[in-house]
Amino acid sequence: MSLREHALSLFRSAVGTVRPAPMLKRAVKLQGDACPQLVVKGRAFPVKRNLYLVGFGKAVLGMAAAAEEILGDHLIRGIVSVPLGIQESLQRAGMQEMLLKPHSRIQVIEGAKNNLPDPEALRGAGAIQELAEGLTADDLLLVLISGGGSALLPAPIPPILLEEKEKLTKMLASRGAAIQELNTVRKTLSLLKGGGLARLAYPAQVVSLILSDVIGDPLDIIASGPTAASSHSVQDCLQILAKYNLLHSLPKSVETVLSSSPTTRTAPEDYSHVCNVIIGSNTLALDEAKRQAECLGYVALILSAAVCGDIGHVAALYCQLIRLLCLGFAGLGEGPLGNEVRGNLLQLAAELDIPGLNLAEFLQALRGLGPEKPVCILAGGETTVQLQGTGKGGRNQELALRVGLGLHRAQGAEASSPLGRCEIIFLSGGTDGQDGPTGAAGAFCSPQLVDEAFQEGLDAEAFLSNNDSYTFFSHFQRGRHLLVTGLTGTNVMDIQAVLIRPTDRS
Ligand SMILES: Nc1ncnc2c1ncn2[C@@H]1O[C@H](COP(=O)(O)OP(=O)(O)OP(=O)(O)O)[C@@H](O)[C@H]1O
Ligand SMILES: O=C(O)[C@H](O)CO
Repeated sequence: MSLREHALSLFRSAVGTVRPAPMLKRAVKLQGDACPQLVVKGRAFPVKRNLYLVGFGKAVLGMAAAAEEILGDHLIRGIVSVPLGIQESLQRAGMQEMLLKPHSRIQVIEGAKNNLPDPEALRGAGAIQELAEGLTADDLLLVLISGGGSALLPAPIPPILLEEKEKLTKMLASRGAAIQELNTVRKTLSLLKGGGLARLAYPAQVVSLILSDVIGDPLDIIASGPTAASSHSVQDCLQILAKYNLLHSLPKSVETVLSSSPTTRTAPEDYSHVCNVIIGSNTLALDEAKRQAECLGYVALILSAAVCGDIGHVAALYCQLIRLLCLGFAGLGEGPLGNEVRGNLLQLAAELDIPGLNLAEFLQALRGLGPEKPVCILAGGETTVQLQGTGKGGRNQELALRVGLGLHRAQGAEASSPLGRCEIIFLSGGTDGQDGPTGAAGAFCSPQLVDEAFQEGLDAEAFLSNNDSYTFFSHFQRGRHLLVTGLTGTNVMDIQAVLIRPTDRS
């Protein structure tokens, strides 16, 4: 098998492990005939045809289908709010297992076109609110949550109108607010976010199964934490609005809501009726890819599940890491060049400030690698692209193109570069199967990419400066380096893999 085939198989196994059905089946079990219990990650909840289900997010339809199969007749009724057109596109993609059966007890409401709240999503949120409010202490509410849940569960606090809230979140997003900031504001202005759904469902028991699409898996930020105690106050919201210069242009209704909320943190509310469980995350996907890489004979290491920050810096980090690995294979890792590259890496990591990354420790682990086995480095997260051009692309394809260009430059700059003595593949892909507004999930690159493209008359640098990575990869070798998976029905951000082996062993 080629390195490319290996990389593809690692990506597929990573995504496979966070697909709705296997994920649900791992997390939830119905046990016992006489006294049935729902067992969720070791905690048991008695059930007696008293189960209700609600869900919101891009991956929730498949989760609901898997949940209904597990729960059987114990499920009384459910409502899920999912993206517009998802049933048709899953149908077209032949992913029947992600669709509900014809006589399902779960009602599907599609809305939030282009990931923006709309009247249909508002209707879905209203129906979910009504279901939650009607529950009693004998009921159990299963809540399915995934990325995209914020837009699919809009419930602005009156008198705020949906359009006003949408305009505010759009403005925050366009001014560069991070998801943590965006969702802190959303929570403050919503009836259901920031723990609101869990409060309304009381006294019913609430069990939330969460697929994380946020770095660090923060319960109160993923889909704006409708079943998690919020760690933010109105004061935090005001600070964010001030930071993005929006305090003085707020609609009257938003001012009314903000001024009538307590500005200091109130006494923590009781969430003892709630059990929040992360059932899928980038970490889980990376762990599976690592297992698979080891089966394929690699020494596999996970760099981080929280790679974030400017895409140019992240690309530079991968290029330096690849240089260091090649120097190691050439027995030059401890020389002056090795020290220089390690210094560059530490500098880049300090600038990127990746949460929880101890790069010094990681570099120490690399030092212990022998030259006998091929190496696989895995990482995940979500980079940031500042769009400047008008081309078509996505974070992952752009990252692959940038890494390809960086490796090409490094090779050109060094006489007898150690890069030339290794076979190298870099892959970056979105686990949802769609990278930006393109038909691909991501792309592969190697140090030869730029030269080979040049022979076909394609100038990689020119495509990059127009953010046109998809057009580049579509033309280059007729799209052979594109990662095309189709929609996967799940989403735990992006995954990167670096695979390296010395050329003489290939
Ligand atoms: N031409 C382009 N080149 C590079 N990146 C792009 C381009 N156009 C859009 N993007 C990036 O694609 C991302 C939006 O794509 P997408 O809809 O996949 O969002 P997402 O953040 O991945 O959502 P989700 O969390 O649902 O996967 C943004 O990060 C945006 O900067
Ligand atoms: O829905 C949202 O808020 C984002 O996808 C983060 O979870």
